[in-house]
Amino acid sequence: MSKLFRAVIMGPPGSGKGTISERIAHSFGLKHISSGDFVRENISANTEAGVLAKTYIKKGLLVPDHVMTRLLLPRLEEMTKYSWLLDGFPRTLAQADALNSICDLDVVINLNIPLETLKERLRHRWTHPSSGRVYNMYFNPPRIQGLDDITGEQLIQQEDDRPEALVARLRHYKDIAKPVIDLYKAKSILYTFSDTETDRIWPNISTLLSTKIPIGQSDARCASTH
Ligand SMILES: Nc1ccn([C@@H]2O[C@H](COP(=O)(O)OP(=O)(O)OP(=O)(O)O)[C@@H](O)[C@H]2O)c(=O)n1
Ligand SMILES: Nc1nc2c(ncn2[C@@H]2O[C@H](COP(=O)(O)OP(=O)(O)O)[C@@H](O)[C@H]2O)c(=O)[nH]1
Repeated sequence: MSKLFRAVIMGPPGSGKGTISERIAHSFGLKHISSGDFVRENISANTEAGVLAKTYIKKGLLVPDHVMTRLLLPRLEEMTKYSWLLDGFPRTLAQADALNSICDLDVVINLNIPLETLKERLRHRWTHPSSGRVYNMYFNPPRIQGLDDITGEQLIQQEDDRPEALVARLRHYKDIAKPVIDLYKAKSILYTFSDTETDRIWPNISTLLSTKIPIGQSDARCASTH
């Protein structure tokens, strides 16, 4: 069995985490765990943590650290046999510390995208609310305008994707992400990619992961119980 690989992808809203995660999952066979999707699944399933999370998301707030970690850590502990890529978690230093207590990360991908590019992308981002699938009217449009490719259901534009909301979201992201980025830099596992186009960033990420994802060694580094 090959050695297990643990990665995190970070970046502000609209930086391409979801888009790049899908490419990584597809090319390297990692399980993609999107914390946003996972939260939404818990909300739909009415789990205890999901019900709690919903009260914050409805107000446009971040879900508190203890709720996020209560949701995510058991999910990761179920995944000890798989290599995975975590998208949207950790967002805060407390979440990073909690993650650190159950596993060692191999790579943290940090997307650094100019503000103007983020604004432009999110202005054209359309989301399928129940699955979290995203489209962009130019970059990856749906097959039928306004409808999700898989279910045929209506796509929506999220309130907080509007340019007015984005500046505040971005400022908030920078404040809470800075100590997380510093932590991973200090551990020498942070790889930052800066560009305006996902298609230009992708070959560099792909090259990095080709050198980092080893084969031929068995090593489950995430604790299975805690
Ligand atoms: N570590 C996390 C991940 C998610 N959320 C909550 O779950 C929602 C959905 O998460 P996500 O899909 O990651 O949404 P966005 O904030 O829209 O992220 P992005 O624009 O970067 O895709 C967030 O708005 C936030 O309220 C959170 O509080 N903490
Ligand atoms: N124009 C353009 N849009 C992109 C590019 N990469 C991603 N997108 C779109 O930008 C939006 C944000 O990407 P997403 O993967 O959702 O970012 P996340 O918020 O970090 O998960 C989506 O609508 C994507 O389809 C790109 O290189 N160019």
